[in-house]
Amino acid sequence: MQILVTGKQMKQLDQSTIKQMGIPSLVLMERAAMAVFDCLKQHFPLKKTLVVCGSGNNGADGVAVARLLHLAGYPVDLYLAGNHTSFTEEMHIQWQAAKNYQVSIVNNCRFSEYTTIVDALFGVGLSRELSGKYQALAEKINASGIPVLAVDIPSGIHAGTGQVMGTAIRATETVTFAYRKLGISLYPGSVYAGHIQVKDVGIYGASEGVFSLDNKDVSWLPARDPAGNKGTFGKILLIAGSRNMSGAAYFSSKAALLSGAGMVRILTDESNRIILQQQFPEAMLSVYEPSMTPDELSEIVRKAMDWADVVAVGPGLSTSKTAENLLQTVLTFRQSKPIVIDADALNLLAKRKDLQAQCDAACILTPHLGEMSRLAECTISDLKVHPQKFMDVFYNNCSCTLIMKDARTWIRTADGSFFLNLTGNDGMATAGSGDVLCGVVAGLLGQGMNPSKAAPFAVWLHGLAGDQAASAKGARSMKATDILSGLEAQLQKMDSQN
Ligand SMILES: NC(=O)C1=CN([C@@H]2O[C@H](COP(=O)(O)OP(=O)(O)OC[C@H]3O[C@@H](n4cnc5c(N)ncnc54)[C@H](O)[C@@H]3O)[C@@H](O)[C@H]2O)[C@@H](O)CC1
Ligand SMILES: Nc1ncnc2c1ncn2[C@@H]1O[C@H](COP(=O)(O)OP(=O)(O)O)[C@@H](O)[C@H]1O
Ligand SMILES: [K+]
Repeated sequence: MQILVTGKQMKQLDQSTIKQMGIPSLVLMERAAMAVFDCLKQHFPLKKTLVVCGSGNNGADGVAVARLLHLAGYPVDLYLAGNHTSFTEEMHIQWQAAKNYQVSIVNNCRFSEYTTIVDALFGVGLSRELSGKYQALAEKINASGIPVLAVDIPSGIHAGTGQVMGTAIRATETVTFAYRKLGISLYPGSVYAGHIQVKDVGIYGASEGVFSLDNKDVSWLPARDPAGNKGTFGKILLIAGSRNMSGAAYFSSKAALLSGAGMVRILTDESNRIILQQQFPEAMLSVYEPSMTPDELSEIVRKAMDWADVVAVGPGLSTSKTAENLLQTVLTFRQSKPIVIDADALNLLAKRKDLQAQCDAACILTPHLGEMSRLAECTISDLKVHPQKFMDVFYNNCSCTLIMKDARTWIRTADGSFFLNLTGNDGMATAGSGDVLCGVVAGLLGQGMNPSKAAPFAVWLHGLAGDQAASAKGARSMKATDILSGLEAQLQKMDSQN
């Protein structure tokens, strides 16, 4: 697991390393510059490099990089875009050292001369939009087509939100220090950052921030009991599908089984019976007729719930009165069983504050931004700009585990921790992809994972499955079926690693 930090959090970590731990700022900076220098040597054409610097410590990193290049015999020009009057203490020292070593300093840059540009204009200290000469410079760099290495973060990207502050430099590669910044993890910042390397410069101890799973977290996958039987790996009830909507029931239930659940039962509209039995013979079926009375419907749901260890409700369910009765029965008779609430069940929940109040930490809600905006009664742009704030506010009404799906999916666990998922790709914006996620969450819960782990792990795994599908079929053409295949392949790989 890695921690993603905002600019403010990173500055506090810098300061505590310098002041409380007693590591001089210039030591950290030299390590930062050496990490950039290593990356330049490995990945960039160094026939002639231009290092563009601001007046702050990001600029000071850049000046140190120019010195290292120069001393190693690589042709380099240093261009100061900031003002001497606003130099930080470290920048004064770096600037003087560069002059002492006679690093070439230019007052104009003729971009055609350079094979690589180092962007050290602004780092986590960016406090306002780029304007004037900074904006013009960023635009020229972007127009030049020359490969760019960004120091810590591409200049112009907000380190906390990933938003472009007026204009931003587009990097080929970003070498970021100590912790990955949230701003280069979110869109559009992550696109501006290009390929990202996180380098240890001697700053440790982050405890606050947003968590993100990485390859080491494969160990979260519950071990299989060699003596287990289909009952021990979880009985999952999917209440899904409606007339003319059998696909969502298929994708979610298939994903639950592929994720390792022992048994899957689909509770759906009678009209889906034949197609689902043919498509997915491993699943058991319970059906209802739309003409049934609420009591008859409730009886069928309660019987199926008695059987299940985990219930998932919503994919393709519609928002009919029947669907509302199904959801109400689930939440009323859940007996503290874990419940995944997805898709149409979320739209129904948005209208029913009384049902929201019945949710607790064992309920996992999986809204995309449209569904979340209805649940939290805010706009999609509110959610994009202040995701954590609105997820926190929603928790006051509905104390659930929350998966807010987007190109970068946020997860808020019931203890208030946040996760941001970094796997997945735009090919996953395809019908049925969310249904697959719903099934993965349910399948993992059925194998005994608690919701605080199942939610972030399922999202991470689902993204990896999507990445596998994109490499097999291409992001443009991949479909939910390919994500199911990717899921099988990823789980096989994980089991072989564990
Ligand atoms: N010792 C340290 O504190 C370390 C700092 N490091 C580097 O230092 C960076 C942070 O340095 P700073 O805090 O000095 O901040 P920055 O160098 O990121 O930028 C701050 C400076 O830019 C000005 N500024 C901000 N937005 C502007 C805008 N839109 N237009 C014009 N001027 C603007 C500010 O007034 C300030 O002078 C990190 O990103 C990292 O690169 C690393 O070397 C690691 C160690
Ligand atoms: N650009 C993207 N990058 C990564 N993941 C994406 C992207 N677009 C969509 N996804 C993922 O695909 C899934 C889509 O879910 P959803 O919108 O519920 O689709 P559906 O209802 O069609 O199944 C979510 O898990 C979402 O995070
Ligand atoms: K930068």
